Amino acid sequence: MDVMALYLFGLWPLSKMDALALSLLFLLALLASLLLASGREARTNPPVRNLPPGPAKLPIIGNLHQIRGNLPHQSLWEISKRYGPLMHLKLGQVSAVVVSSAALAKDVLQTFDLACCSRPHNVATSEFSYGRSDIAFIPYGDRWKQLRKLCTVEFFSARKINSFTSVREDEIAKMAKHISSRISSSLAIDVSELTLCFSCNTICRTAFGRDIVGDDLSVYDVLREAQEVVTSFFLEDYFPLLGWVDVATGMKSRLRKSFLELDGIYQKFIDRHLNAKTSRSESEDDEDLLDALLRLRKDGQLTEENVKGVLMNIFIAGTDTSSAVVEWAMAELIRRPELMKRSQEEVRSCVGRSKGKVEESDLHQLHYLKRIVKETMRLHPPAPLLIKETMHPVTLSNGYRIPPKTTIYVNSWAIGRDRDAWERPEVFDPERFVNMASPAVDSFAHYDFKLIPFGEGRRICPGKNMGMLMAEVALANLLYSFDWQLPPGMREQDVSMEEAPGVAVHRKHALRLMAAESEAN
Ligand code: HEM
Repeated sequence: MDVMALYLFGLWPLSKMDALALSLLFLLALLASLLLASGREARTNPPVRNLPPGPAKLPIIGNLHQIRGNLPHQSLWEISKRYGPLMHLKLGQVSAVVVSSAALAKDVLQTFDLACCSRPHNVATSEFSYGRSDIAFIPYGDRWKQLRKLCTVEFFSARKINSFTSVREDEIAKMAKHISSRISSSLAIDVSELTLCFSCNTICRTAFGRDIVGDDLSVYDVLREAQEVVTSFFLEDYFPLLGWVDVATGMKSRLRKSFLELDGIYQKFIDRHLNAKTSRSESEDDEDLLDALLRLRKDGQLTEENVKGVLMNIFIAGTDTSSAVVEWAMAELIRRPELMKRSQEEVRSCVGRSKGKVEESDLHQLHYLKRIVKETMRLHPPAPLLIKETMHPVTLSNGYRIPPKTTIYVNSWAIGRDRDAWERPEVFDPERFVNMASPAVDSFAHYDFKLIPFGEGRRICPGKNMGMLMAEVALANLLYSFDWQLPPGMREQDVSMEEAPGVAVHRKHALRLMAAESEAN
């Protein structure tokens, strides 16, 4: 009906009869395309034996009608409660398998990682990644290996991460200054916006050599629109022959517009780099990521699309994820003042009152804070669905078969809330990690795939260490320097924990809190 409404709206200047006739034509074309698509599919995809179980499939649309709302991880979790931790769905013409247990996640991400580590095609991510010329959405293969290796050396290595400590410290200081200015004017602080601003500026300065403050167009608005578009419904994703409907409804032009806005931002960063005649760009030691990418483009190792595709990955995957962790952690702590107090006591006593700020070198002592970050990522993984595509047929350890070209959704959000994996999973309890054997406090690899906020295997997040560092140091400083309260008249139980759709899942309602300078300052 939505499609029809939009379509009719577009025909407004026509007479009623003309509009009706055209709409009928549109419906007939839609029906014909659907029948053609399902006929072609029946011929090319013979039934597969021993597929995982799943809900009954309707003709043509399969299970599409069961994915309700715009938070698919929640919708899939609800369905999996009835059909089990491994289920097969038919989403239009796409064959999909949903994994919602730690044991089966281990199959997909470790035992059969090589067969399961490609990515499915998707209309929006394909556009945003310059036709899959990036690291995150490119299918598995030599080009992915080359890009990932390059970026690991140029940006994600421990040496590179350490070389940008001063940038992170500077951005933390700016954040603290902003909070102090709000305190003096007795205004509530938008913690959601503040943390996004911190991570956006930090990532842009480390990757592209400058922050985004002072740019003429609102980068946050562009980012927000891109987030919305990327999680919107494109019919072509489920019925490849129906791309024309996305054109007719205006979805494709919205996507193009959003892509061009993002492209404008990357182009500006590139132009500034090419124009800047600083000595920085001449020494490889001081290069930021963009310097390195441009050098490799000049050498012919990368194309322009590769450069921009990687910029997109860093800009979108890097800025939004760590800020989501800090935002959710603060929301959980404000609802549990005793946990907030304990964490503040830890950070203030370990760092000492005279120092005035938490440095990255202090983090290794902050065991309780690290548990809070892990517990936050258990309940609120910023990227709740790991999306893969099989390259070869796979028989999982429970005997079920997954054919090639199947989309796999590993639901890390559901695994974090699984009663078989966690005691009282609905309770935010950082202490649960004290009793879980983990040789390294920082490692996620020792929780038997029960905690996989960064994924695992070949496609594990390459920004894991950088993301953790940014989240921990930002949270530690917020807790060290300030005391936090809810705005007057608001109670702990009033703090909504609803999620908003996006590449990274943020809070639906911005977190607004009152701050006071702590005595540590
Ligand atoms: C708390 C912060 C972060 C979280 C929770 C997170 C989570 C994830 C997840 C779940 C994936 C998919 C893994 C899979 O498919 O198995 C991923 C991939 C990726 N992430 Fe992150 N991420 C974070 C920070 C970052 C940062 C800071 C960057 C870059 C600056 C980054 C860049 C990427 C890239 C490029 C990929 C694609 C990897 C590939 O397909 O080979 N991430 N991330």
